[in-house]
Amino acid sequence: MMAEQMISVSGVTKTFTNNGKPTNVLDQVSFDMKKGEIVTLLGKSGCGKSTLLHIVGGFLKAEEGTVYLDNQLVQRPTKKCVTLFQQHNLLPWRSVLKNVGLGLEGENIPEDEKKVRVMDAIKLVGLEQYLHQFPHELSGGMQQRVAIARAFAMQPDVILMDEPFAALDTFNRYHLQDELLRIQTQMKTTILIVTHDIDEAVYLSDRVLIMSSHPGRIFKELEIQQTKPRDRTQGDFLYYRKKILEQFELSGTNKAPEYMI
Ligand SMILES: Nc1ncnc2c1ncn2[C@@H]1O[C@H](COP(=O)(O)OP(=O)(O)OP(=O)(O)O)[C@@H](O)[C@H]1O
Repeated sequence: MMAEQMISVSGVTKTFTNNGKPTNVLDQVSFDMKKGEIVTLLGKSGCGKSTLLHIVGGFLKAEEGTVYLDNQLVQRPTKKCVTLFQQHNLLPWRSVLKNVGLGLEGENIPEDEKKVRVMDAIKLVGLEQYLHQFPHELSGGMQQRVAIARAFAMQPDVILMDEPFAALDTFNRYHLQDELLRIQTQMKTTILIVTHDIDEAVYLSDRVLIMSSHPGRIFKELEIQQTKPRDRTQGDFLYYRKKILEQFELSGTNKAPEYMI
């Protein structure tokens, strides 16, 4: 494995048994991620994206194959790799400040440094006016920002995101995507994102890994060579969108389109 690789997934296979019937959800999935790269796993509902993310995060074991994080075999979740779930899991009885500090509790870091890290992360997501508010007093977008701040405050090597902006309206989603790119540029975090939003994949990723279903496999890799930030209305952006839509036979020129991804 090359030294600059942050994640290396090799030959991952996973089977679930439902009502005694085994289903091969992931079949021989392999990919690598370089340090500081943003990669998305894009695929239809049920193709195994979340399962793959949980295996990469060490929450779930594969029957076959390996995952290496910074040259170490992943066997359980570690603080080097933080997972941001769609349901952001904020603690309702804790303020913004205390929620963002959650991941640093029990860490062997001086209290002063913890405070600086937490405040820096809160400033990065623009919530410094809301330090003492509680989750129920915030909008969905603001709650998701708290979760993002909590992840970055831990300064992990890798952040795994499972459909991080799916529950937000378009305006909030676009806004948070920009914030994520801005923070990632600053922190150089390696980020793996699961999504079924083609626009999101093209906007955020250095590479898009397109998955097929039953069993889940990566059948196409697309490098997005445009510089960031990207213009969603510009020709190159639409070119990549079209390329992806064609992979799913959704470009409108196919005889048998599938409407759900
Ligand atoms: N714990 C489990 N036990 C049994 N089957 C499971 C389990 N987790 C997932 N599956 C099945 O594995 C398949 C892949 O699920 P997964 O959640 O990984 O898909 P996904 O691509 O993330 O879908 P979505 O975009 O809808 O979240 C599905 O058919 C699902 O029913």
